[in-house]
Amino acid sequence: MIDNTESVRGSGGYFRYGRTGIYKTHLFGKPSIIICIPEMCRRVMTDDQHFRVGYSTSFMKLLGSELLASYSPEEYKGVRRLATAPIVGHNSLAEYIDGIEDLIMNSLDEWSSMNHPIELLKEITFKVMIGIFLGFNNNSVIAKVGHLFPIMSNALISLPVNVQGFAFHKALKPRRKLARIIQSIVEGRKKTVAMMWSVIYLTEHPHILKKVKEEQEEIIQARPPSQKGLNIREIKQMAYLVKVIDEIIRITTITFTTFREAHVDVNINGCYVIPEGWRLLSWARAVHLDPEYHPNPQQFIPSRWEDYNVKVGSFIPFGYGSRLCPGMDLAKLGITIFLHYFLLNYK
Ligand code: HEM
Repeated sequence: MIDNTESVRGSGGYFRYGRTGIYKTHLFGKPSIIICIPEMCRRVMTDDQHFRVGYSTSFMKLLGSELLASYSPEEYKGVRRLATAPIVGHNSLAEYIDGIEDLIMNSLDEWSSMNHPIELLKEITFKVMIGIFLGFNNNSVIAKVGHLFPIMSNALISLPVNVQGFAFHKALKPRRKLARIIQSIVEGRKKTVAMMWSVIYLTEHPHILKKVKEEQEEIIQARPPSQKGLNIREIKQMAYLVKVIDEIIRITTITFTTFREAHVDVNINGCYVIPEGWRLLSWARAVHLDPEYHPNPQQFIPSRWEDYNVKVGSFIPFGYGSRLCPGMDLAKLGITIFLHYFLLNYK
């Protein structure tokens, strides 16, 4: 049945503007299916009995296959609960507001005093992750492992060649040092990208920027004079900013796809048989930019999120099912705090 699908090369023009369907391709050295149908994306991301995570070999080896693939779905639930406890739930996150706030305010302060272009934002995310997992103000840890981070990032997208001189080989040692937090740090970089896009989209849409600023100013004005800094109650009041962030995340879709692999032949909806060993890519970017699910998908319209009934599986920036991004709320919290201070105090 798979033979009836269209073959495509790469992920360029076809998917950029959204197109419902499924497509056969050959990506990352394996026969793969690109899925641009919400119901099917949802099925693939929730059916842990038939599909397992299917990242590239370098990715699996460097992140530790034990983290990703070798547990049964049931065992993995427990492991994941333990590993992600520090970043899941409002109570846990409320504890980090002060730490994240300090980091963001200090960084913004420092950057504003520089008179040359800077690589905005990159290091904030790294410091936030180190702060959460190893303690805030932990400058000695940052000094010890900071330089290892670019080595790991490059290696994740390299060929898995364990020979001197190759990116993969260089990353094997750092991997041991960073093992516990590496995936979160790598994932956390996406938050940085989202922050950068927020600044760009808001600058390009002054009427939306004005509305966000007004909301933030109202929150500050209602605050008792004795209160210093943001608290979780205020963050929950930022109804318009939440919509702006969702819209930025939809339109940019930083994680453009998720990776699964069929470990037996699987029949989907009685229509397609996915052969064992094939990769399945739930192509979030195509779904998010498909006019069938998001009218005028290329336009930045935060107000679409007012009473917006999105079809199941058609808004999947953080994945779906048992592998749903555990950093989702933390990422949104970081972007919120950053935008709050950036928009109120800087140009
Ligand atoms: C805008 C920012 C982010 C985006 C768009 C994003 C997106 C995603 C997506 C789509 C997945 C699912 C992958 C899959 O189903 O295979 C995922 C998994 C994951 N994310 Fe994020 N993420 C972000 C930020 C973060 C942050 C800040 C952290 C850490 C604190 C984090 C930690 C993780 C981890 C550990 C996983 C693996 C979960 C598992 O396999 O069970 N992410 N992320």
